[in-house]
Amino acid sequence: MQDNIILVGLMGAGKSTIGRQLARRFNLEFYDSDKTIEARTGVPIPTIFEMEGEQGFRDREEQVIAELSQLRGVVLATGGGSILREANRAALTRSGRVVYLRASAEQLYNRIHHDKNRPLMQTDNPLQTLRSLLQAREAHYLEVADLIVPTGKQKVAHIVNLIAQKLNQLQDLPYANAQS
Ligand SMILES: Nc1ncnc2c1ncn2[C@@H]1O[C@H](COP(=O)(O)OP(=O)(O)O)[C@@H](O)[C@H]1O
Ligand SMILES: O=C(O)C1=C[C@@H](OP(=O)(O)O)[C@@H](O)[C@H](O)C1
Ligand SMILES: [Mg+2]
Repeated sequence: MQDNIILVGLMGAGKSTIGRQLARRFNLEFYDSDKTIEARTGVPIPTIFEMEGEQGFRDREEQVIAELSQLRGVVLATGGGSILREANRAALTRSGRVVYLRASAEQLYNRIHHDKNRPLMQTDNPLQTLRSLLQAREAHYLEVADLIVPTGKQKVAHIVNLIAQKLNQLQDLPYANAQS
């Protein structure tokens, strides 16, 4: 059964922002795996990285994604690294239509370089880090994607409209009544 909308893509692609709006558009509940992890631990993501390292964070992320993937009728914004684990890729593709929000490293850098809430960006050369992450992850994003949507230059409202339109074109989805 595939009635969820899952957003994947690198940091800054707009998963959290667009996911919230898509949920409103389709009258679905919105979940963000990072927000669920923060709510459960009671601390922000950077603190989890400090205290437990990236592996500790990834273990929590896998647990949360396994649970959220079981819900029905939701939009799920994932963390950018969630697709690194095979178990997450399998859970996400079973759970719903996966939308890859795609942008270049340069575009993402311009959006998020000032934001201190992404521990993986706290390097001497965040642009280079984004390039490396994109190179390492792109194949996984493409592997899980039902739909690929460029988000580097477009406005949020336009991206939301485009995703709604494309999802409505896919068969066997209960989205036909979405308001635009
Ligand atoms: N299409 C867009 N155009 C301009 N800014 C955007 C767009 N999408 C998201 N943003 C901004 O980029 C930043 C990262 O967005 P966010 O939704 O947190 O991305 P993600 O969850 O993929 O890391 C936020 O400041 C957000 O307002
Ligand atoms: O790309 C990554 O590995 C990460 C992306 C972040 O989420 P966003 O993609 O929503 O920024 C968050 O899960 C964590 O900082 C790790
Ligand atoms: Mg996010």
